[in-house]
Amino acid sequence: MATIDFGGVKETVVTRKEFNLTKARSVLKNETIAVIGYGVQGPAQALNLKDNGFNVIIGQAKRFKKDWDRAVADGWKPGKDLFDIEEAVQRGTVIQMLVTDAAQKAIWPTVKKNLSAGDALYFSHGFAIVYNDLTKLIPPEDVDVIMVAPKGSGTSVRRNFLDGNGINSSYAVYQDATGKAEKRCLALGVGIGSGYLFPTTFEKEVTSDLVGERGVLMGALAGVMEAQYDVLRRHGHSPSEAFNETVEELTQSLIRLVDEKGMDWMFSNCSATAQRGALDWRPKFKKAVKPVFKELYDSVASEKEAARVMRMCGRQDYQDRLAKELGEIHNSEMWSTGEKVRELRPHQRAKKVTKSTKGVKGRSA
Ligand SMILES: NC(=O)c1ccc[n+]([C@@H]2O[C@H](COP(=O)([O-])OP(=O)(O)OC[C@H]3O[C@@H](n4cnc5c(N)ncnc54)[C@H](O)[C@@H]3O)[C@@H](O)[C@H]2O)c1
Ligand SMILES: CC(C)(O)[C@@H](O)C(=O)O
Ligand SMILES: [Mg+2]
Ligand SMILES: [Mg+2]
Repeated sequence: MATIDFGGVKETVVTRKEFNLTKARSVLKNETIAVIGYGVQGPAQALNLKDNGFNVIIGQAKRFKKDWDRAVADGWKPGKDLFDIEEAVQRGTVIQMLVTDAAQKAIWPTVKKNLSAGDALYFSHGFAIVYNDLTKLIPPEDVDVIMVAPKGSGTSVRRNFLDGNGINSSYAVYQDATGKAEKRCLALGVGIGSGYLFPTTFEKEVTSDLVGERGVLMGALAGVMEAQYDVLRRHGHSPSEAFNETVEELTQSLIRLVDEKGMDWMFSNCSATAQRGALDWRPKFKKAVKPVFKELYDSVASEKEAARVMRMCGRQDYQDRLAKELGEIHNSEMWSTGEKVRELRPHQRAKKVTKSTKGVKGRSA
């Protein structure tokens, strides 16, 4: 454990220095990790664990053909390391519950009857356990219940692993039946390629995660972009102009500067005119959206969001409804413009950086 000062608040986190891969391998050397579900997180965590030298098998319901076929295409062999859910749970000693949150309820009876004493039940979200009034997932007392929740899409969990980086994850122990739950949890966190791991509880994780994805990370991002694009278009600006001023400049330029050294660094690298205006408008936007974030937090804390997920995502026709909603976004003028704008990006080889082109204004790098 390392104690790190985060802006004046001290937190204890686990970095790869304190818990390295060799230690993780030794903790899990006699374990079989059954990854149940081959959707987004499933493939990423399973492949990272396998590449890191752990003993991994997949449990995937065959009737979800697309997911089963993807597992086969990724090299998992039916009958060898790819099974239906029941057999994978029987063979596994760590059971990674990576089906959709709404489906945890559907698979739980099968998982439960095939668990053995001393197994570890692993989640990447607090949802199934915290909302067990909805999911009916109540683990037996003789298994460990642990969580490693990557703070990013499974796609990035895999991509960042392959390019030598990681995705930070939170971790928590809900039930320690074996006395080894925390060690197993951290070993799995390191095994899936986490950057650093920060402690949380199942409850804190599910609340912050649901707020984050409905808020800045996805819902607010999409809504704010659409609002600005619409206003620009209504005032006669072309699609190119509206899209570039709303999305393309953010993804290709400014957010990269935020990523590199924070918000003030990005501001420092824009004109005095831009800085003045953005600093003046920042509090207005904050004031305008804060009530919406408060409403969102309350909706999560009161379980309304979880109940809606269970009600909607478990429906027979849900995939069709989802495809329709995403299709509307995809086919809108704004995002069709985005597609064309991306095609027009120059794809040239990286140029050698010389001193004069490297110089960015603002504070020294
Ligand atoms: N998507 C992400 O990148 C991400 C990030 C962090 C945490 N998580 C968490 O990881 C877990 C897995 O989420 P995901 O987004 O990877 O899921 P997903 O929607 O991509 O995948 C779902 C898997 O569930 C299976 N499935 C769906 N309904 C089923 C049913 N009724 N019976 C049996 N199998 C069924 C599918 O075949 C597929 O293998 C969730 O707890 C989620 O909150 C996801
Ligand atoms: C990738 C996210 C948004 O962080 C995750 O929470 C999810 O539910 O997919
Ligand atoms: Mg989430
Ligand atoms: Mg998340």
